Amino acid sequence: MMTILSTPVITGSGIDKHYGAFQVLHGVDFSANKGEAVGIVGPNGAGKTTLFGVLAGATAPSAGSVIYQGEDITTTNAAQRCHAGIARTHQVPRPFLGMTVFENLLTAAQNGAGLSGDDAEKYAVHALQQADIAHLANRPTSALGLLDRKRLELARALATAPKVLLLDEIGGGLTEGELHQLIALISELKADGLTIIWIEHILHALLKVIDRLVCMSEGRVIAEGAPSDVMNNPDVMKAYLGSELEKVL
Ligand SMILES: Nc1ncnc2c1ncn2[C@@H]1O[C@H](COP(=O)(O)OP(=O)(O)OP(=O)(O)O)[C@@H](O)[C@H]1O
Repeated sequence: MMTILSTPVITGSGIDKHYGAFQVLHGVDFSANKGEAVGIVGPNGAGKTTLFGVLAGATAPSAGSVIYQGEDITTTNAAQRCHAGIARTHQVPRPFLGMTVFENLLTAAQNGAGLSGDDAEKYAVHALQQADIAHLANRPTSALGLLDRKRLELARALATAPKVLLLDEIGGGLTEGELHQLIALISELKADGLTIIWIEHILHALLKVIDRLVCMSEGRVIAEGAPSDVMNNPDVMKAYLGSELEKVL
């Protein structure tokens, strides 16, 4: 029987973001429930990554609040949020190129989760296994191909022992076969109970994992709900008019 999961683990309410006179987010309300996988789509420049920045603490909102596990964390920074269990991956993977794969994960466990000694090592080893890159542990990061860099980016987030995982276009640039492997990894993380929020332009990948879909356009949430309802929403189709994604909606 399917369990109904309805406890919000993270909520952004009334989020505005201005860069000078340019308003990028307009009163965005967003939340993800414990154990839920939420997809975020929207045309380029819709404000998706900016919303991630606000949730992860890298971007201060101009207005609004972020609540995590019942606590107002709006004024905390990215390091504090990572420590508390909010981890993110970036569109362009950002490993430390001078380190091996394992050293990258150890650094993530130490700096991100504030662990040391055996504990840090344990989390780093677990992340290696979760992201299926144990065989690459001693490989220099600079020698990795794109799929393995993406897996490492995922593993770096996992090494911080997150409760909420923010994935920013992690599927981009992969072949269909590679994408398939990545989807399997993310599905396993979801099955383990992790809350996943995933920005992705590759809709068919997203649909294999998510419970709920949110569509943003021009800094606003224009539709959310069951993926098929959102994809058939007239406002969503209008927002994508003429774009590549229009073909798959
Ligand atoms: N630091 C900044 N200063 C000024 N404008 C910014 C800044 N960061 C983002 N923007 C602008 O905010 C808007 C939203 O950008 P954002 O990256 O959040 O969109 P997105 O939906 O993630 O787009 P994409 O799908 O292309 O990644 C864009 O017009 C972008 O140029």
